[in-house]
Amino acid sequence: MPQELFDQVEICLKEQLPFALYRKPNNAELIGIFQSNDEVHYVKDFTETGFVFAPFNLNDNAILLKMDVVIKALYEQSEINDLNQNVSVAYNEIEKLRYLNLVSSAIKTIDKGDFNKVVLSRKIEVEFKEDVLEVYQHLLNTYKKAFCYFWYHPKIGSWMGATPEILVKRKGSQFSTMSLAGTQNSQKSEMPKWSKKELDEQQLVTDYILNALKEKTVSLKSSERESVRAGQLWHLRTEIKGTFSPNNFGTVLKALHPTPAVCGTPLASAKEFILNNEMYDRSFYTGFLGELNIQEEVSRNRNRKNQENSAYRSVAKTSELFVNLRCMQLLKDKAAIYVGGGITKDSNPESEWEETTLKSMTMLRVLSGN
Ligand SMILES: C=C(O[C@H]1C=CC=C(C(=O)O)[C@@H]1O)C(=O)O
Repeated sequence: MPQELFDQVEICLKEQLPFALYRKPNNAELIGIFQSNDEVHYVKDFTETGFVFAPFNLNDNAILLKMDVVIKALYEQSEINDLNQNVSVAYNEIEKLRYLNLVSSAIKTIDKGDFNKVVLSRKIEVEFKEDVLEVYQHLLNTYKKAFCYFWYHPKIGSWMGATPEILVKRKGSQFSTMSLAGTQNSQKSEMPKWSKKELDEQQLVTDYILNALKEKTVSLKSSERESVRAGQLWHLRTEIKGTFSPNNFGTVLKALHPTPAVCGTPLASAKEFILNNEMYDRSFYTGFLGELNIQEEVSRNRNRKNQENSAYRSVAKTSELFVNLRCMQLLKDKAAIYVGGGITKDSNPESEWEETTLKSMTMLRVLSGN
């Protein structure tokens, strides 16, 4: 256990000072960034440096934690927790009916032609009395391939999650993003067989991203679609890479968020449906978080002409931002788990309910210590 880092977190919780503790996907390093006072800083145009925590609705402000102290430590995975352990919450008939009606009403609106896809979600509250750092360690031990974070600000709240989705990574003027959609339980088969509904749903996301970035970038290309695992779930993913003109990162970011993996297409009508019909505040769920514009030394291309005498290293701004999925908000004696799924004309309300139940297990499993 990285004692110094965890001690610092304990102090901040006691003294009510903001921090973000995180581990990047497939990485052994745990990073803690600590702000020395409890001021709330807001992002203005994404040229700032720090750790950003942005809500789904960017009309509400994105929070920026200042990196006053940064502590990095190796996190030795003491145990690897079992992903196939089944966990569940008490069956709630009223909540189920409400969600089935919401999905049916979205399908009707799609049939009317208002939009092609909308991502609907719900919040599940469960009792929570455990030690937060213990829960965070369960998370680290269970989801090696995810971005595992614990974020705290005394004036905003406390969040934890293990997200599989990169919103955008940038190094200088190069960036990469992904189109992620379609969900299957990994227990069912080794490699998933995708239905037309799932393939179409993911293609909508890819097409949307390529289209949204076309005018805002200098170059753009997408990879072959592949099946990827996130905990006990499978998703479909396409990687998209490109370059943007200098100082245009904020434009790229705003063109990407919210992607149809968390909102829908066309964006405006899907967002309006969500805000008018979900009947709860998503807050930071389906927003994004991570390192914003960190100065990093990068190696330059040795093959370029006329570089014999110049140093092969230069400094570039890097950002690594993740979509806030498979997450929960930690309240006084309960945890609120946020889950959702993409609805298209071919969706079945009952299956959509099951998909959100399945997704809730990502956080339930760490709360129960399994
Ligand atoms: C909105 C969520 O997942 C998104 C990301 C991957 C797959 C999704 C799906 O299959 O619908 C969702 O678009 C969530 O996990 O709460």
